[in-house]
Amino acid sequence: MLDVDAVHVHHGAIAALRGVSLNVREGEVLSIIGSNGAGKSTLLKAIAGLLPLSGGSIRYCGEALHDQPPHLRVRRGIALVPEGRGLFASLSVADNLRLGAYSRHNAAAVASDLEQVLSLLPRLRERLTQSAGTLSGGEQQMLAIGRALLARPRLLLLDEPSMGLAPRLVDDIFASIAEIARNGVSIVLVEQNARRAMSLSMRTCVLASGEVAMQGDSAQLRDDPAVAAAYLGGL
Ligand SMILES: Nc1ncnc2c1ncn2[C@@H]1O[C@H](COP(=O)(O)OP(=O)(O)OP(=O)(O)O)[C@@H](O)[C@H]1O
Repeated sequence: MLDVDAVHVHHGAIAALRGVSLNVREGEVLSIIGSNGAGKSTLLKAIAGLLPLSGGSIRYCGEALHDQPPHLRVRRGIALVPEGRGLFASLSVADNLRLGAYSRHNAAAVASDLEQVLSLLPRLRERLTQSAGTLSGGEQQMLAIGRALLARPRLLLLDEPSMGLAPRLVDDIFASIAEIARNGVSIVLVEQNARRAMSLSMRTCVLASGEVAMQGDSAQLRDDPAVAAAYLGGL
């Protein structure tokens, strides 16, 4: 579904991605793990079209993406839930959700998807009129995911969804992600919580200093002593 081929991305003079190649298959969850500054967020932003490539290519469903602006990528089914969530704090939960569907014109389909999102993330239903800025961290993360789902993605890019959340909320978020994956949405999951991410995903890609250090079956990588020592706090 997604082919990232020898991608380079620079932030000014800093080479944040240096020849990264990976792919995401239809319906799978791919975890991206790696230390701070490895290039994980940069990779998601490049896929979403928020950062230009300085080399390589990204293909989605067989077509090159690199000339397409972010809003066209959203229309084609790619949705990003950014680190820090990017919510509109003074707008209500309902309005933030509606913004996720801004490019869609079939009101009945949007209403039915909204109902589905509220069933998946029931805490949001109780808080529809509350302003997003007054939600707890976990609820804000759920809102950010719900808003992305209203774009009806086929490929969901999640940047550190468990960041800053209490353990119980981390459980809730991971359960919601697993449910989204069961509904057939492909997911690229960037996570510091590598162990949890790897137990949810079939495959994992390890980034280090802007390059793919390892990639493969999540269960096998989890048992690899080098991965365990570097990213999982030992076995
Ligand atoms: N806007 C920017 N301007 C300059 N350098 C940047 C910018 N954004 C990222 N970088 C640099 O690019 C590299 C990759 O950053 P990136 O945020 O992609 O890493 P990451 O793996 O997501 O890290 P973290 O886990 O800390 O979020 C880092 O060296 C970072 O300092």
